[in-house]
Amino acid sequence: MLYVFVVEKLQEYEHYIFPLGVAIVLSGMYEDDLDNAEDVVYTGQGGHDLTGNKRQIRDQVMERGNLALKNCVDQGVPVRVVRGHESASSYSGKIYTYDGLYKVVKYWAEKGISGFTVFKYRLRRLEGQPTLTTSQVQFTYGRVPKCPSEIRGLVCEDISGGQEDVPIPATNLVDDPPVAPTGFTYCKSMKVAQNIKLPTNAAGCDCKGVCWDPKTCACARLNGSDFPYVHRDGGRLIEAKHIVFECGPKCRCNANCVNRTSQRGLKYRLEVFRTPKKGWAVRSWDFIPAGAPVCEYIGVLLRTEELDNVSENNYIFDIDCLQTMRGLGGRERRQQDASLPMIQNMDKIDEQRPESVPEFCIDAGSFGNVARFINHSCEPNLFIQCVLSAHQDFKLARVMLFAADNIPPLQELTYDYGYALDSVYGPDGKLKRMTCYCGAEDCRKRLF
Ligand SMILES: C[S@@+](CC[C@H](N)C(=O)[O-])C[C@H]1O[C@@H](n2cnc3c(N)ncnc32)[C@H](O)[C@@H]1O
Repeated sequence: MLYVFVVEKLQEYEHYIFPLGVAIVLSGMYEDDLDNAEDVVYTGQGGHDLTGNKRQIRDQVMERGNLALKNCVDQGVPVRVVRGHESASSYSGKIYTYDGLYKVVKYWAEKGISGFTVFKYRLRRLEGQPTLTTSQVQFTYGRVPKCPSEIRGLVCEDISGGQEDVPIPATNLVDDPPVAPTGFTYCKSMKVAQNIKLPTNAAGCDCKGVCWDPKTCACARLNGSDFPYVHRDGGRLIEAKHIVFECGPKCRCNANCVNRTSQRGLKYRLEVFRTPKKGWAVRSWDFIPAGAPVCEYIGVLLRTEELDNVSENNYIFDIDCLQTMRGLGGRERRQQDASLPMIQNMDKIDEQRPESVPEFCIDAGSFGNVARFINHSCEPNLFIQCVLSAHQDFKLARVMLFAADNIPPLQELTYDYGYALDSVYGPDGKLKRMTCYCGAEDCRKRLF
């Protein structure tokens, strides 16, 4: 449905060509509509069967609402987008969300699914607006798919090919034709470069069953005589630390010990989905509570000096626990978050900080897990935590991603990549810049 602006006489509008579109309501009325939240292909009005079965029965004409949206394209006027969602609990059978201003980028005519001419309008959501609530509304009203055949835009049922306990579907409602993520091999555990010898495993603790007494557990003592996790929800990190020491292969406790929380693999239903501007991204169909482990950053463990084509590889993660602890914008903001209290001992960490670049990194370019698809945000909902669970060499720590806040279903999962601006150079020695499309209110506008 399209609302058309008809106030033609007001002086402030005298330079505009009328009619002009003001707002559209997306309610799934047209069989040719494509709604991917931030990016919409809207079908013009007219020519459809008024019985409500969404079928086109004649050609559309460039008049009224269609003309109004064309005038929006020609004159750069954005429109408001309201979405209707089916809801059995609402007396009207629908609820509506106001989803903000969208630019009407272009329009064209084409033969629709039923063979009649329809006008199409590509709308893109303007940046700098609050995060969309639409996907959460869909979840609340039971729109999270229950099986693969219900997933819109499914391009791969499980990118892990059965390796993870929980399948990871990939969806693509952006590309035409839709493509699946390619160019890498999924692996759920780290591959270690041949010239790296992992340190021997630490002696561990002597606790029987599960560790419970932080005064006697040798691993808890490494964490300042406390366990870093609470039992709730299968283990949640109490606070961000410079390193978390977990129980490992030589400890006598069993697999249910809370101090092995990050070692249990994926437990949330994650989806890799295509975005209009950031490539692939990751979201969860389940609610994730603050402090819960989401996934580990997996790839090939390499010496940093041996990396080829660093500036062309978007999937390198430097293992730099000290940097990870400091100065991430998102992390500083989270210090006010009661669920993740203040980071301690920052001075000690600064004293230890080596000046050189990190010795080791994880390259998820060719081999990697779901973490390689997680994008950067200047206002992230995940944070990086270095974890040691076998040996105790922090230069080779595991890189874990934990929830920084309670994360509602279908919200994109992001962390702060932590680049300093003007710190990345190309092979030609020239400074490289990358625009940030995270859409956060305080976005730094560049990744680096
Ligand atoms: C580790 S990959 C993340 C997954 C990636 N989007 C993909 O399609 O595979 C990092 C790359 O994603 C893109 N990216 C991540 N966050 C972004 C952001 N906030 N804005 C723009 N591009 C982003 C950049 O190309 C970056 O180099």
